[in-house]
Amino acid sequence: MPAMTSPDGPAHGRPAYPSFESPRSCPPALVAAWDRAKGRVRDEIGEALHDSWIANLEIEGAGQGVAKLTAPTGFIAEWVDRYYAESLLRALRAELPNLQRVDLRAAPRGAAPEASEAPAPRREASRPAQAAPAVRDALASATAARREAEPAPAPAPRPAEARTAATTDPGESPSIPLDPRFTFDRFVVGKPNELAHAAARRVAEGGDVTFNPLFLYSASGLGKTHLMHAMAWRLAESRPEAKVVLLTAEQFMYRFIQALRSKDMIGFKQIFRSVDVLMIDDVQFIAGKDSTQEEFFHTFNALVDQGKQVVISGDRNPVDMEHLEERIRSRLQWGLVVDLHPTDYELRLGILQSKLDLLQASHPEVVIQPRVLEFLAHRISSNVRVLEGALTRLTAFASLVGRPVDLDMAQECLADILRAADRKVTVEEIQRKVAAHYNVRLTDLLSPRRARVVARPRQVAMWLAKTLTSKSLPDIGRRFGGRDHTTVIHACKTIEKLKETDSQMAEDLELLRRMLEG
Ligand SMILES: Nc1ncnc2c1ncn2[C@@H]1O[C@H](COP(=O)(O)OP(=O)(O)OP(=O)(O)O)[C@@H](O)[C@H]1O
Repeated sequence: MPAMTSPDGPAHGRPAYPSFESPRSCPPALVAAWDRAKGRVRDEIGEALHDSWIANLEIEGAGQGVAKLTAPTGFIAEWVDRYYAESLLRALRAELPNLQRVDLRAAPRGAAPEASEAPAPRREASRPAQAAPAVRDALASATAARREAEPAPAPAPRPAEARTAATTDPGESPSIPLDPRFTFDRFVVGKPNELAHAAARRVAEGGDVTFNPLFLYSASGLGKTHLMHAMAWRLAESRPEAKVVLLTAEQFMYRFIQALRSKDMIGFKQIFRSVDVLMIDDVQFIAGKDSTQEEFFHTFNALVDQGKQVVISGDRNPVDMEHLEERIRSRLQWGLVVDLHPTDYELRLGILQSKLDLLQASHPEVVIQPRVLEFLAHRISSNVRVLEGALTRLTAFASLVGRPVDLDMAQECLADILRAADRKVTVEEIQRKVAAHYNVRLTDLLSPRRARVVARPRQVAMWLAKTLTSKSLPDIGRRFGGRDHTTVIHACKTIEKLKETDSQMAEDLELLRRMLEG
């Protein structure tokens, strides 16, 4: 098991970062450094593995050459220690140059962040964390078996590696690499997504342009990007001569800015206006970005006028994209607008089964009892990405322990994911917590009062509602004493700015977020 220790031996002098005791007082600068370190680990190991193992680790403090991290469960602490210790140390040392060691422990079970934190027994990096009983037993026998049979199991596919494998046009094209996992074959169809799937297939099979543009929308993690990639893969077969460009709206914007900087707008227009199929993912990103919107509008019109296919995805119906220019909004509705509905139980179970079958093709040792899949399909209903993350973790666990994963093990192993899935933050809860935190009355928070002592907490609460719930801006406005959505936008912008410039505000927001998310 890798010990999280610097190869350079102990450093001398004071650490170049603040030390502190509890997560509550974790300075925003350290939290930001930790976020950047996690970003580095994500680049190294890929998004899926990062989301399964690293994303939920929290930094508690740093000082004396040691960074203290907590994992939501003992199993995660054990796994991270075994497989990602060196990556973590490397990534953190880029932020904290004097760092010698990472100290990882399991967070105390069931401890809410706002409760006073009695420090849990700290583990040495080289000793296993305290796992819950079913997991601990399984790990104990696995550890014994592993002594005889290193190397360790291969946990899950690494999308970051896979992604480099294929691209529609690696030359001049601005297209992003296509993800080999995102094909029609691997897209499970059920009632909630059958229309979107059928429309995507129709466009990708070639032939006459029927829906132009095709606009796909849904909440996060329901398969829009998967469908866009699947279309690009299929178009490469059905119309190999066609120039297909798929990129995110953010990448479109960066290309546009680059072209402006290098004074090469002609080159930019030539590239984007000569494509046969243009696919833009996450179009909501350019809403409110005036010149990018403008350029997007012209590109869009030029292509549609030439009879070229345009496919766009977004997080909501174009009608509801408040910051998108009116003329763009209405043009986006000219073709077919189709949404992917939230998944139902059958679809979730189908997706889990299909992903597990795929994994078992390369890892036949992975056995997960069918009841476990049913349990997951029941409990995790919001986002397929979260469901996949749970399965990735379970398959890693199954391949480590070498025996079928049953319900007990699954529940312990996924305790944090299940807790988060159960937890739905409400606007009312946010209002109550914010009022208590700033010591103002709830009725004042919802009243027309504009005095700063009330107005600022109100803005904080609006920002939290926008960040932590899926409520629309008008809905949030209504819940704050019938305010207009422009007031909510103004509040969010103000708090975003303060978050960058006012460390007390950044700390308040972080604390409130932790309290609310549990
Ligand atoms: N019907 C499905 N069949 C198989 N996999 C699916 C399905 N729906 C979603 N997924 C998987 O869920 C994960 C998230 O999907 P995807 O990235 O396409 O979501 P999205 O709607 O684009 O999310 P976001 O809005 O956050 O970008 C992907 O790994 C994808 O393969």
